[in-house]
Amino acid sequence: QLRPQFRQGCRLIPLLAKSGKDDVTGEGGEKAWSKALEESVTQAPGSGEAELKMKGLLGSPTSPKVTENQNLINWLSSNSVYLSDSSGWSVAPHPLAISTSTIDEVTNESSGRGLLARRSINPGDEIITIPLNLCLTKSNCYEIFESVYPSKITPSTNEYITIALTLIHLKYISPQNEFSPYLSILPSTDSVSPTFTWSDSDLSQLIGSPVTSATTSLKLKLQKEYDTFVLNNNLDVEEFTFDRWLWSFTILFSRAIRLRNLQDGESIALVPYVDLINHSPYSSAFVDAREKGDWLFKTGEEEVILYADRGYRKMEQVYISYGQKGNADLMLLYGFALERNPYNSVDVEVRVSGEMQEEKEEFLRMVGREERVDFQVYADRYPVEMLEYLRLMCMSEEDLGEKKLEDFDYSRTISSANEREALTTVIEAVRMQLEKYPTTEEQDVDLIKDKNMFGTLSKQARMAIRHRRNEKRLLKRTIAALEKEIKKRGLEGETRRAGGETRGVELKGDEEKFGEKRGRSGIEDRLEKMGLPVDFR
Ligand SMILES: C[S@@+](CC[C@H](N)C(=O)[O-])C[C@H]1O[C@@H](n2cnc3c(N)ncnc32)[C@H](O)[C@@H]1O
Repeated sequence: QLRPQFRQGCRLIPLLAKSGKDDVTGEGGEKAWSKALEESVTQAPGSGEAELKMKGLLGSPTSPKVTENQNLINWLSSNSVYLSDSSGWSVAPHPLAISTSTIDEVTNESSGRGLLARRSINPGDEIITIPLNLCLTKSNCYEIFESVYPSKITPSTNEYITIALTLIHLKYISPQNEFSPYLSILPSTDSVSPTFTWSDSDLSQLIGSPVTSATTSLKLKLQKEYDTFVLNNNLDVEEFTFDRWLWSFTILFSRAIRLRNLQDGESIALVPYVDLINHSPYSSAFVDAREKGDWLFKTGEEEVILYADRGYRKMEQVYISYGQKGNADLMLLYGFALERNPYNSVDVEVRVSGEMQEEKEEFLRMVGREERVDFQVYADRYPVEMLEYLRLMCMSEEDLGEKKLEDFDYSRTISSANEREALTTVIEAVRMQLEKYPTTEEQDVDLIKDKNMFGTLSKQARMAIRHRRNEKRLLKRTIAALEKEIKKRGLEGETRRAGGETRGVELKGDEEKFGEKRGRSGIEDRLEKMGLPVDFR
């Protein structure tokens, strides 16, 4: 009776069978997982925790990581977080366990600690609640920092800077503090390894990829903020070193959560335990903040809650989504990339020169657009804004007739010839992007296939090679999809122009056009929203 249910709930076994990765060993490795999962259908269920321990999923009891996990659990429990495996007075047993080591099932790279279901979880369950006073937010960090270093920052200092400085103080300068069980489980810069902490030689493996310019700009930005808040502020540089500064931003970028429903407005926060949850782009589990207590009796204190997005079977890893992020963003801020990422995109620079250049530039200025634009290109779509921009840039005198540029609606096909030119321009822009890489996709594939050699490379080099290979693959797919679209819509060799007709034309298959989705704002916009405006150019 159990078997069909098991097959349905477990996504790991079929994936393993497909990728043939049955030789993967190690704590939390795929072999351990599949073995444990196989066993879970034949054995009578025991106490969740003991069973996970027995199967080695929680790490060896003597490992320092297990001790750190236990210290964290003890600290949270002594601060009234219910983490017990058994039911309490009107409280359900806590459904999670910390795995000391999780592994990406496709690349076999470590994904650090993670959270596992130690019993089945139902969709919508409140998985865990953490009191806000155990989290590091701008407001409690400001209080801590101000009490030790008066007047070095103000209440209006950026929230990232406030928490970053306080993290350095708590971790390195005054480590005997109430947050120490939490600070001990925070990973090192090296084990997270976001690209802004890479050496120039590691970064050189990413030449051609838009990640390099994003990384360089973020590095410069962090250096500038360090100069302002540490050097010019006369903080002790022996204590507030640049390496520690990079570590604290590594921690913040990779695990701070934005809490939107706080009484004092929204804030980023480091939320102990909840921040042990790894990313899956397919998860819709979510974190929220609310006032503690029931509808009748509110305590005035706040807490952070993690809700389950779906049912989880015992021993499955529980995920959350860090947002609709492509691999470039994940590498820059979180130090990992996913082989299967529906949000993966490559920034492609589009610039057109030709007929009526000045009028077009003037028109772009009028509508608040720039002359040179980076667009995010996905494997199966590109932003409609890109097509609108290119329709304008490919306007000819013959399209215009007696009309002016502003008389046309660029969200519609202007003319067959204009559309052909616009799509061909995207193909050219994508080809130009492909030429920026010093190696070909085939050369990268050969490096990855040579497993012995590939395994000897640094984690950064392996990530870089996989990433540039994936970007090239995505760009090539875009070219193939656009060429298909030109054919399907009958645009090949088209020379018909609008001749002043502003209503646009409807082409074959226009209703199911490639590129329907709107593009999202780029990483620049996102960093700007975080109060860290960066100009990647
Ligand atoms: C919020 S923390 C999650 C807990 C973390 N694994 C740990 O050991 O503390 C985010 C970090 O976990 C790792 N991570 C999360 N999801 C991942 C994934 N799907 N693949 C690889 N690494 C992942 C990355 O190092 C990322 O910077």
